Amino acid sequence: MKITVVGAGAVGATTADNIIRRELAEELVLLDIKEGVSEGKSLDMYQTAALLGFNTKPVGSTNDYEKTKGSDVVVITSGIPRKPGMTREELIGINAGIVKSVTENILKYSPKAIIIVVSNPMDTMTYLAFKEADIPKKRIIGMGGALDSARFKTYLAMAMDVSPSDIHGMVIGGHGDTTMIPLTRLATYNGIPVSRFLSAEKLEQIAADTMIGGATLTKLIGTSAWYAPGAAAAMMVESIVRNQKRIVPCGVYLNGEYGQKDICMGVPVVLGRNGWEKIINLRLSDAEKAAYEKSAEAVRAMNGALTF
Ligand SMILES: NC(=O)c1ccc[n+]([C@@H]2O[C@H](COP(=O)([O-])OP(=O)(O)OC[C@H]3O[C@@H](n4cnc5c(N)ncnc54)[C@H](O)[C@@H]3O)[C@@H](O)[C@H]2O)c1
Ligand SMILES: O=C(O)C[C@H](O)C(=O)O
Repeated sequence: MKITVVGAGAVGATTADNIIRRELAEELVLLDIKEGVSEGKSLDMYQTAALLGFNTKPVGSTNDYEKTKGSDVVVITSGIPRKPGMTREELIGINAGIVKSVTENILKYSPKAIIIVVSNPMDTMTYLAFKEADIPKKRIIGMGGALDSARFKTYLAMAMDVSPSDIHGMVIGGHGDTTMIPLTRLATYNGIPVSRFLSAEKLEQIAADTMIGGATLTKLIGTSAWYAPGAAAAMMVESIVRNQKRIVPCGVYLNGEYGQKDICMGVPVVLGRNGWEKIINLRLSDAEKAAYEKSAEAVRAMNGALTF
């Protein structure tokens, strides 16, 4: 198994670190355009192998795609992050060009790769990669819902003073401050509805906090987050390479599912060795359906800004 992470910045390096520590491949290639950075970070990470005891080898590459040849899974994190006060959508001007060229270069050397798109605005970047790649839709997957769901579960766990790993819940829809849909109605504490433990007002607050989870961290840090994003991307890679068939909300190309066509947006999918293998069709309430429709309108408007 060979995995490539494009972009050796905060999210890319954290994703790579999570992947090698969990030995998800024999080789992990980290590629960036900045001279020497991916080589330096790879060497630094490899020096943790003697301390932590893993055998995956990280290899750095300054924009040399030959080194990525034959990758099974590629995670695209290249692109600029937002600064406090910005929306993810404002990144489209620069990131669209980056994601387009990276997708082309990756597929030249790894035509069979499963591609996970992280760069923002993620739903639109996933759609762009899908249109550019011209590969089966099951091999293009946007990372957003995995992270948003982790934030949702964490906020619920904090409010209930319980372990986040005992909380189950999903966030679907777009990966934007106003387009996310935390599915509070379906969230549970080990199978028990969270509404048994928290008031309706508290649950509404948690859903609102989840939606602006990325903006909150950007304000605190001065740039966007990377620990949970890197862990979320690595969790998706793990479900794919180990064929775990985990259900994860991911940005995928919809062709009628959830009432949407020709758009990439967050829905729960089964992640396995072939990419996203199946969309799970949730029975949404009328309010949730309306929220999904509204979210799709916003994502579609953003896609309209793309020039192919
Ligand atoms: N989908 C999500 O949930 C999620 C979560 C966090 C961050 N992000 C997004 O991920 C992206 C990266 O965030 P970050 O914090 O790692 O930023 P960063 O600035 O730390 O790293 C980005 C890296 O991309 C590299 N890069 C730029 N153009 C490139 C190219 N053509 N080829 C290869 N590498 C290139 C840069 O040199 C830099 O090292 C941003 O767009 C951010 O908004 C998405
Ligand atoms: O908030 C951002 O801009 C980065 C990312 O999408 C996140 O949710 O952390």
